[in-house]
Amino acid sequence: MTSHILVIDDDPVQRRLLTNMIERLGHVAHLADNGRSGLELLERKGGIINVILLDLLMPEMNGHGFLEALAERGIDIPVIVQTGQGGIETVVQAMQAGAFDFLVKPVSPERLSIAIGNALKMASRDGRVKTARRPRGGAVGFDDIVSASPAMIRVIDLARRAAQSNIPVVLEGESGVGKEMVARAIQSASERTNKPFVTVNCGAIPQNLVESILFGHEKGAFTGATERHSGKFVDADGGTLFLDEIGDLPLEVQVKLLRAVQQGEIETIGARQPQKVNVRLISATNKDLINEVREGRFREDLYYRLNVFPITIPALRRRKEDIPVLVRAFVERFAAEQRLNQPLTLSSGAMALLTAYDWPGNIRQLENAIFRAVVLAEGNELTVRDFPQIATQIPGYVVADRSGFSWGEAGPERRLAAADRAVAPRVETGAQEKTAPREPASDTRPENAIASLSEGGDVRKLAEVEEELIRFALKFYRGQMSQVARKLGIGRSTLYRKLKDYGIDPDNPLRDAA
Ligand SMILES: Nc1ncnc2c1ncn2[C@@H]1O[C@H](COP(=O)(O)OP(=O)(O)OP(=O)(O)O)[C@@H](O)[C@H]1O
Repeated sequence: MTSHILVIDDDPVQRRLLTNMIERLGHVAHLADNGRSGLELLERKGGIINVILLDLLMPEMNGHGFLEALAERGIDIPVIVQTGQGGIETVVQAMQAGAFDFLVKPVSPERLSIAIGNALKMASRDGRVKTARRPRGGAVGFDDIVSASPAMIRVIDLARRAAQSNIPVVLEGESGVGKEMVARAIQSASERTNKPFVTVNCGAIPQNLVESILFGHEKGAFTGATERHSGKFVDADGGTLFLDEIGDLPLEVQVKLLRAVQQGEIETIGARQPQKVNVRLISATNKDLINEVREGRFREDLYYRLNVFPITIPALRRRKEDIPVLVRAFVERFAAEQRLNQPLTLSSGAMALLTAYDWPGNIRQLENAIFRAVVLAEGNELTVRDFPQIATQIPGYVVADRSGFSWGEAGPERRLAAADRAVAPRVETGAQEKTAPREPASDTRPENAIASLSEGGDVRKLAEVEEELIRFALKFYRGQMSQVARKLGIGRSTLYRKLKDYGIDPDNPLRDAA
């Protein structure tokens, strides 16, 4: 089927090369020389474009600016970014900003064909592309919050207690940790369960509109106020108002919010009388609010009013025990949503990879990574190969896609590995680091196995294998000594002794201690 691909690149030679490849694949290329003209073209022809191929370094509006503009406009066309060699950091940022895939220049026709094919496959499934987020609006209860870590169980326990009363709650945590989910669960478990749950993202509304959006305005209250508007407080009357990114609220609006919290009444812009409202407030922030108070950006009196019951939701990297249960829950959910004919499982190597990764975008990023993998899955088992963007970011993993390109911590490299022997998480010792990366011992070796035979074919020395395992565990658990000792089944003092014996630097397990 012919698809329409928008190429955004400032280099005319690159545009011509890509156009040739795209046309040879049977698609139609549309061209723009920077982000801004790309956006204009989308405004004119947006409906027909299926995939966007985006260069990151361009004058006027660069690739990142373009991705932001797409997100602001809610445009959901899959974007494949291109970058020069060594630009892996920039690619990582682009992936976090919502890009679907990436290509390293010079782009080969095979890689381009695979990336476009995957993007089209994603776009055609349910018409949903980049986001795996559940449509908002459905009831979310505590039972929907997947968790196994003691930290998260404490969060749920606190939140359940908060649900017993109308006490104002502040949920603190990085973006994507599940603050809104917990807020919704509190509402569902409270006596307001059948009442409205209204969300306002204070950081996403233009400053001059925040007051009117929260408290409403009368017709004619200011230029442009051609209709009466009720405001979110009134919309949430009887229910819960979820104020996301509360730290971004302008100081003038904070005064009005304080009054609403203290007196239970709001001042609609242009109204003569204040109006009584009955709203339960749950606020969320990814900033350190007390620091905002110290810096004079957040009112202290409001802080104490809102922060009666603070709950901190830790970042996913601080509660790794949650990763396997979340992964299984998402695989199951998306496999069911995609109506796959057979059950989908996950290899132990893939689980190790997903657990080792730090997930800067937290559960939202994990959810999206699994969604992407499930949609693109070809067999009935997800392996490390289904998470190339994650593997590139973990030292020690080398992933080859089906066209034979490999990705490792040093960036892309052409490898001779057969396509189906694509994944080789490398367990490196200090000595191996100085030599070329090792290939897996055999095609059948499990993805995260440690070799039992030496290159000469003899059984390896126990001490060597032990050293390798300790180095791997230190890297895997990011140097958390007590966890490493526990998982290896030895005491901390034994672990320290072994580190000394093997000359391992715990902060940098792949290097020898100085
Ligand atoms: N424990 C969990 N179990 C299952 N899904 C979860 C969990 N935590 C978060 N999610 C899912 O992760 C996504 C992000 O969660 P949510 O929107 O609640 O995060 P947030 O902290 O409010 O993010 P932001 O600050 O960016 O608004 C949602 O799709 C949510 O359903």
